[in-house]
Amino acid sequence: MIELQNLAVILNDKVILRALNFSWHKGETVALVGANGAGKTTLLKVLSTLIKPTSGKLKLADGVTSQQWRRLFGAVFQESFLYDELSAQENLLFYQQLYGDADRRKTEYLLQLVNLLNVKDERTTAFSKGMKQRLSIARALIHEPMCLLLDEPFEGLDLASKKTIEAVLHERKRAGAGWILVSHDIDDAWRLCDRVVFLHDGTVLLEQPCHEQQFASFLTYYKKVLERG
Ligand SMILES: Nc1ncnc2c1ncn2[C@@H]1O[C@H](COP(=O)(O)OP(=O)(O)OP(=O)(O)O)[C@@H](O)[C@H]1O
Repeated sequence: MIELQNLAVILNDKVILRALNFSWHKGETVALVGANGAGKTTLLKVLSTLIKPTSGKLKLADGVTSQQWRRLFGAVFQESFLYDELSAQENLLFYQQLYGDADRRKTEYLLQLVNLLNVKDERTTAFSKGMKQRLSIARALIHEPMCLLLDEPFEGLDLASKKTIEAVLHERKRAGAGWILVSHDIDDAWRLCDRVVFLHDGTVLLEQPCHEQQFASFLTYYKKVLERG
């Protein structure tokens, strides 16, 4: 569905991504792992067309145009992109209208899905980090994307919020959608994804299916590379 070939990203004279090859196919669940500064967020931003590659190719398959691709993914980055002066539901309605939709039943369904229906009319100013993150997930789902781009969606969340988000992901997978998940937690990566892509120094060091039998050996290798720096 989307493929990056021999990609490089240079920002402010710094090489962030280099000789990078990556692909995502419909329904796939992929984990991006690697040390701080490896280039995971930058890669997500390239996939979401927020950053233009300096060189290399971004290819879309099945006749999908870049404009169509922008409607096919939903992104959850570190910034929440929520409006504090609006209520939870108003936030969702705002984003829904950008997609030419105004169906309140859909926003209520999503609020229920992320366990926020009981606070739908409250302003998000007073929301906890977990509540904001759950609302960000609902925001990203408003146009029923087939691919979720998730930048450490569980960071700093308690177990209940994490479980809620995981349940949403499983629901999306049942509906045929997939995701690309940036995570520092190899347990999460393995549990939630079909394939893991290990980024190091701006390029793909290793890529493999998340088979249960290979978890321990991958973890040992991962830790060794991170310790070496
Ligand atoms: N606009 C920019 N100009 C210069 N350097 C940048 C810019 N944006 C990111 N970087 C650098 O690029 C490198 C990769 O950043 P990126 O955020 O993609 O890494 P990451 O793997 O997501 O890291 P983390 O796990 O810490 O979130 C970092 O060294 C970062 O400081």
